[in-house]
Amino acid sequence: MTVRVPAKVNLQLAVGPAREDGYHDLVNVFHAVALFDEVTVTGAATRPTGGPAGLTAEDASGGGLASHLARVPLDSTNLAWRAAELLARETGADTAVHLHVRKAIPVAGGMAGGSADAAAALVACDAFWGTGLQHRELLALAARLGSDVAFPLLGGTAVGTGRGEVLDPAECGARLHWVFALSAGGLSTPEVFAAYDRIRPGAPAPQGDPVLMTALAQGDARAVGAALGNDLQPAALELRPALAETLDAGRAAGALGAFVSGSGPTCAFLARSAEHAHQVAAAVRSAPDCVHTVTCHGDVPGAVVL
Ligand SMILES: C[C@@](CO)(OP(=O)(O)O)[C@H](O)COP(=O)(O)OP(=O)(O)OC[C@H]1O[C@@H](n2ccc(N)nc2=O)[C@H](O)[C@@H]1O
Ligand SMILES: Nc1ncnc2c1ncn2[C@@H]1O[C@H](COP(=O)(O)OP(=O)(O)O)[C@@H](O)[C@H]1O
Repeated sequence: MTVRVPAKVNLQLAVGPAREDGYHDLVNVFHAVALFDEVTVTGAATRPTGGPAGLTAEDASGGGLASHLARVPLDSTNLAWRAAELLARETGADTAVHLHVRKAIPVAGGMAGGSADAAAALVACDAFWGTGLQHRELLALAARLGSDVAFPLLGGTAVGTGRGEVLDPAECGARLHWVFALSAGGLSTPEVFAAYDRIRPGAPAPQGDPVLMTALAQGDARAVGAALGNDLQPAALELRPALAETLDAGRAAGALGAFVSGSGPTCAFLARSAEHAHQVAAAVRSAPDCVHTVTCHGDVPGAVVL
C-alpha cells in the first residue's frame, strides 16, 4: 500500500506571541506543491508491541538531496513511525508492518516533509489495516502528531489557525509556478521560533491578509507575489545569513515573490510561468548557500493512495 503526499509552502505565516504551552498562534496559509514523498506499508514477519516492525528510507530526489537521507531517523522518532504507532494504539490494529519512505522533500527544510510522511503513514496504514477511519478522525489524529500534519491530508490551499492545525480550505484560482532553493543543512523549527521570540517580543495576535486571499481566489500571480509574507523570515535569516543572497538572486531574475518557506532554510520563488521558473532556478543556483533547486507547480491534492 503506497501513499503519495505533497510538500507545502507557506504563502502567509503570521506568528503571534508564545503561548503558555510553548506554541505560537498562527495564521498559516498552506499551499501544497508538486514535490512528493511516498510511504509504502508492507506486512512484516514480526509483531512488535506498539509500533511497526521497522522503517527504511530511500532518496527520491534524483540525487540532488542524497545527503539529506542521513538526517532521516529510522527509529520510533520518525514521524511516519509515530503515526503508525498512534493509529495502531487508537484502533487496536496489527503492528506487523514495515514502512518504507521515498524522500524527495528536503529534510528540515521548512517544507513539512516529516509531517507529510506522518500523514501518508496514517492514510497508508488505515487502508492496509482496513481500520476505515473517517477523514475527520484522521485529521484529529494528525493534529496530535504535529501542527503541520493535518494539512497534507487535505492538500490544495488552506488557512491554518490555532497552532496551524485548524484548517479552512481556500481557493487558488490558477496554477502557480514555484522554484525552491534548497540548502545543504536544515534549520530546527523550535530554534527558529525561539529566535522569532527574541527578535520580536510582544508580537501582536496574528491577522489574516484578505488581499492575499483575494489574489489567490482570482488566480492573480502578480498580486499573490506582492502579498506573500513570512514573520519567521527575519529569524531564519539571522540563523542563516547566507539566505539573503539566495533571495536576492531570485529577485534579480524577476521572481514575483522571494521568501523563506516556513521556518526555512528552503527559499521559495514565485515565477511568471513554467519557463520563467527554469530561468529563476538557474539564477538562484549561483547563490553560495543553494545546493539544489526544484521547480514545480501548486496547488495539488493531498495524500492519495497510488
Ligand atoms: C513553521 C511551520 C510552518 O508551517 O512549519 P515548518 O516550516 O517548520 O515546516 C509549522 O508551524 C511547524 O509545524 P510542525 O513542524 O508540525 O511543528 P510541531 O511539531 O507542532 O512543533 C515543533 C516546535 O515548533 C514550535 N511551534 C510549532 C508550531 C507553532 N504553531 N508554534 C510553535 O512554537 C514549538 O517550539 C514546537 O515545540
Ligand atoms: N519522516 C521524516 N522525514 C524527515 N525528517 C523527519 C522525519 N521524521 C522525523 N524527522 C525529524 O524531524 C526533523 C524536521 O523534519 P522536516 O519535517 O523534514 O522539517 P521541517 O519541520 O523544517 O519541515 C528532521 O530534522 C528529523 O530529525
